[in-house]
Amino acid sequence: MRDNAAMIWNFVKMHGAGNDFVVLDGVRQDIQMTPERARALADRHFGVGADQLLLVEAPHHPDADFRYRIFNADGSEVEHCGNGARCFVRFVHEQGLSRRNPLRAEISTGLITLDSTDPDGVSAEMGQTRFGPQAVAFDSNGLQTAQIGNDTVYTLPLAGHGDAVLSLVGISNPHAVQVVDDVRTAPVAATGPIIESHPRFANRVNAGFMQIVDRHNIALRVYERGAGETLACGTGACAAVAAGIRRGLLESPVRVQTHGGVLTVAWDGEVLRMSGPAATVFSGQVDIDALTEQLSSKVALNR
Ligand SMILES: N[C@H](CCC[C@H](N)C(=O)O)C(=O)O
Repeated sequence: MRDNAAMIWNFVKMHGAGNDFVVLDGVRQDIQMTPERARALADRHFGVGADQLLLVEAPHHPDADFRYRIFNADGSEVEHCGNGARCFVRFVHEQGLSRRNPLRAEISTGLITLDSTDPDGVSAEMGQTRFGPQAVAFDSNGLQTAQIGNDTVYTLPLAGHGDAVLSLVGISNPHAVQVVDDVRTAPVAATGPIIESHPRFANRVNAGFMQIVDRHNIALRVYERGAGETLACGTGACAAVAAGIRRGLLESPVRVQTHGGVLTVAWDGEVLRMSGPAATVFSGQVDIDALTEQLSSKVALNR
């Protein structure tokens, strides 16, 4: 039985190039997020609907302005979200949580710097960029590898769907990026889920499908860990550009065309910067326990 005091959460619905979020102020509200509550908020029929939930909290790190937590639609808490970071800084300013710009946000692996004065919308220094199996908790044992430019790629058999030749990139969160001839015909729906949940990825992975248009332009689709294919993936754009530069196929800066809009990524081998849009759609309130209870009545009859 629920006690009488309903737990009402204020939220703002936002998106960055169509990658959409429910953003919650955990500074002025007592937000105790759980996987069940995240799934309920993200549900596009029983809840508000989103690819990810973003939670703004007071920082632990002395040099950070805020702590930035990210939950996928499946309820999993993850390390980073690039499109979300741009919405985060827009949210903090619009909600009057701080007027500071640039802002320093604490994520699970350290600090990122966000600047909302960028002419493209919002720019973010994306933190660490690492490469190879260790960067994405991948078991490469026994797999065929090859060297393309400065990148080592791994050939992953996909059980009846051919092989995927993968660059492995960590942008705090894990990415497996492959080059395809045409993103419009890339087997995202068929092979994205196989790669995302492949047992060789101990923590699952975001699966990127990148088409090289020219040395400064790509088109990109990403089947995201814990969310499925999204209209854009910020960390996925960063991972694809870094992989393309290491493979000798791209030069910084790179314009990344996604379903939902254009992101710009610059990488000098050290600092990775991304810029792009961040939009506020609407705000609202939810009775979070009622929402979570309703979702428990959802039954998947097609599996
Ligand atoms: N699905 C990602 C988190 C969201 C990343 C994406 N929405 C972005 O803009 O970077 C993961 O599980 O690592």
